[in-house]
Parts: sequence; C-alpha cells; structure tokens
Amino acid sequence: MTFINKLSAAWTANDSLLCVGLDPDLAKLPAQFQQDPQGIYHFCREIIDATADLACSFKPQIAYFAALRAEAQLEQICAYVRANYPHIPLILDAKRGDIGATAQQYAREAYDRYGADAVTVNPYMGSDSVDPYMDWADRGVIILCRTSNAGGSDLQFLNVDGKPLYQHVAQLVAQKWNRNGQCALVVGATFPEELAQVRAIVGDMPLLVPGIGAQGGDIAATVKSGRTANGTGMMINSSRAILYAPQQAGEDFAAAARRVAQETRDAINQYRA
Ligand SMILES: O=c1ccn([C@@H]2O[C@H](COP(=O)(O)O)[C@@H](O)[C@H]2O)c(=O)[nH]1
Repeated sequence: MTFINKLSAAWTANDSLLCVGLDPDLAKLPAQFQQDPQGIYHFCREIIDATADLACSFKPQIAYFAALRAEAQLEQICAYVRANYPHIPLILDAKRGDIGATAQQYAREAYDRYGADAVTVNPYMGSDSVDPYMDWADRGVIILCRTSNAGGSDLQFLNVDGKPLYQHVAQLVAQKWNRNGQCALVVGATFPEELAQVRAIVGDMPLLVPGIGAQGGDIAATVKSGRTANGTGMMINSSRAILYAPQQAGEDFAAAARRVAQETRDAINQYRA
C-alpha cells in the first residue's frame, strides 16, 4: 500500500486528521523514564498506545533521538509502530536536503533503516536533491513549503517574479516533481492565509501542518484553510502539547496525553465539514 493510500485509510479509520508528534525531551519526561536506559523508547511506546486510535499518523522528529545518541531507540519505536499499528503512517521528520548521491543515503536511512512511510525533505537544493526519494514510489516525500516558524518568512516569503517563494515551491511540486503522486507539503498552522493559498495551488495534495498546540496556531482557521472538499487532506501535527499534557487528578502522563489528543482530534473535526 502506498503512503497516500495508507494515509487516506487512516483518516477514515480513526476519523482523524491529527498527527501525533514524537519529540521526546529527556528533561521533560516523567522521572521513571529519565533513569531508564531505554526510557525514550518506553515513554514513546506508551504515548503511541494511548493515542493510536486517535491519530492519522505518528511523526518522530529525528533530532530528539540523534542528540541523545538514541537512534537505536528510534529504530525500536518505528518497528513498534509498524508491528502494532501497521495502518498508521509513520513520518520521519528529518528535513533532509543534499546532493543526489548523499540524498540516496538519506532516503535509505528513512525508508530502509527506520521503515518510515514518509520523510520530510528540504527543497532548496532543487530537483536532483529530491529525486532519490521519488525512486521509492510507494513512500511519501513531504517537502517544506511554508514552515510554521516566524523566521520562515525571511526566505519563503521573498517576492520572486511577482509571488512569494513558497508559492513557487508549491507549484513546482504539484506540477513537476510529484510524478508518482507521492508528495505532500509542510505548511504551518501559524499562517492560515498562506495555508489557503497553498491549498488552492496544489488541489488535494496532503499537507503536513505543524503549529497548533505549543506554537499557538488556531485550529478553526487551520482546518477551514487547509481542508479538501471531502474534509480531509491534512496531517495536523501536535507534539509537546500532547507529550507533556498537564495531568489532571487521577491521571498518569499517558492518560493526560490521550485526553489532550482526543480533545485536539475532536476540535479539528468540528471544522472539517
Ligand atoms: O514548519 C515546521 C516544520 C516542522 N515542525 C516540527 O513539528 C513539530 C512541532 O512540535 P510542537 O511541539 O507541536 O510545536 C516539531 O517536531 C518541529 O520540528 C514545525 O514545528 N514546523
């Protein structure tokens, strides 16, 4: 099954556009995981189990693992998702970008080593830097377009031939690079107007939309701007707001994460129609 088919099925099966981000910051984990050499794996496994029926995808961000020399635990987490929730797409957020020969190795890392269904890629080295990912026709290639951070405007909003650079990226991907129908774009929830512009350019192409939750993006504006005609089309990511959800009386960290994931999924669903 291709990434896009798997994503469509997950949207329907879990009635969800929520992507649960896995960004484990050791200092923020409950104490029992900080002392455990396998703590990152065990923490993420509990979050995955607590939210798998509420999510349309999981998105580990590789930096959180690499910084702690915890790539082996990332491998275990990816294997766990594939074995236990094979219907939920696994997105490796790595934002890779390099010359073709090196990109081939990055593609092998994402798709072979970690078994990811999709990987995030930086487009600014051009088509030959993205081509190696496209050779994996059943996997997703999620290309940065209009990122959620304020500084994204420094380059992405530059006026090039009468329109902002991010719109050129959206057009290029939709019209040229997406030859196997496997591409998606990253567009931040913090910029709903630009999200609507991108949606108008790319038709039904899936969008990975980080920026709700800890970054403060507005859920209503995000969904109304980015949904497709059938009320899908997005993987709306939330990481820290779910992973480190404040615990209410009687809740452990996983129950709190589940409650916030459910509230977020339901808040998103309010605006899909
Ligand atoms: O434009 C972008 C692209 C990627 N990200 C990543 O998404 C999550 C957001 O985490 P929160 O805790 O929900 O803010 C994180 O992994 C980023 O690296 C992004 O935020 N913006």
